[in-house]
Amino acid sequence: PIGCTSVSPALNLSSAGFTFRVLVGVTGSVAALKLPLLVSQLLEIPGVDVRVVTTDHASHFYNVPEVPVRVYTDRDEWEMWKTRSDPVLHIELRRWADLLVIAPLDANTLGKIASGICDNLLTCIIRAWDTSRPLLFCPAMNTAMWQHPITAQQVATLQGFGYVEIPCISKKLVCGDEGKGAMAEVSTIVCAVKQYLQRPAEKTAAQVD
Ligand SMILES: CC(C)(CO)[C@@H](O)C(=O)NCCC(=O)N/C=C\S
Repeated sequence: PIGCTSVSPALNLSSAGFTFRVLVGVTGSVAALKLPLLVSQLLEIPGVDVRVVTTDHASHFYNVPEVPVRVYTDRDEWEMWKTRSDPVLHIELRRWADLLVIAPLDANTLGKIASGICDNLLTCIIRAWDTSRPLLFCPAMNTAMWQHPITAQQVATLQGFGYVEIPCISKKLVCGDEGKGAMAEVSTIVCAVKQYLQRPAEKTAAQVD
């Protein structure tokens, strides 16, 4: 995303009386350790409200108490839905969010999204996503995984849906490999989100708080 400077004038939504609802999806790359930092920096944007949806695998990489907003899990879906009249969490969250940023997007969930697999809360939200709303994804995986030919195919598939890639970068990875696969810097991700801040589309009321 070009034009991302720390001084880029993000529309001050709070003065306009709007809140811009950012849903952060987090999956099982070790880069999920950056979740508290990413959420904290997003909360610094005036008028932005943040919620997190985590996969079970992602939860190995960060401590929920360090995340200053609600973190929804697969368990929440089944706690909330007991009988046919209960709200459906993945549908409530797709209604709630003005923008979804998946950071990090691991190889597994990349493959699920490209294939339409929806076997957890996050992939069900994505499977039901209103493609008129921005969906940004930040791939993060071992270099060998990144270099496998299926990765480029699946990234292209997501771009074909209109989703926006925030490309991975080269780093010395935690496993010792050196090369592409590291998640984009948090500042880059926050800058990219700022590009999409605008008056939220008229929405039906969501039932999540
Ligand atoms: C974790 C962090 C942010 C530290 O700088 C960086 O290494 C990264 O984004 N790694 C994600 C790639 C990955 O999932 N590697 C898994 C096996 S090597």
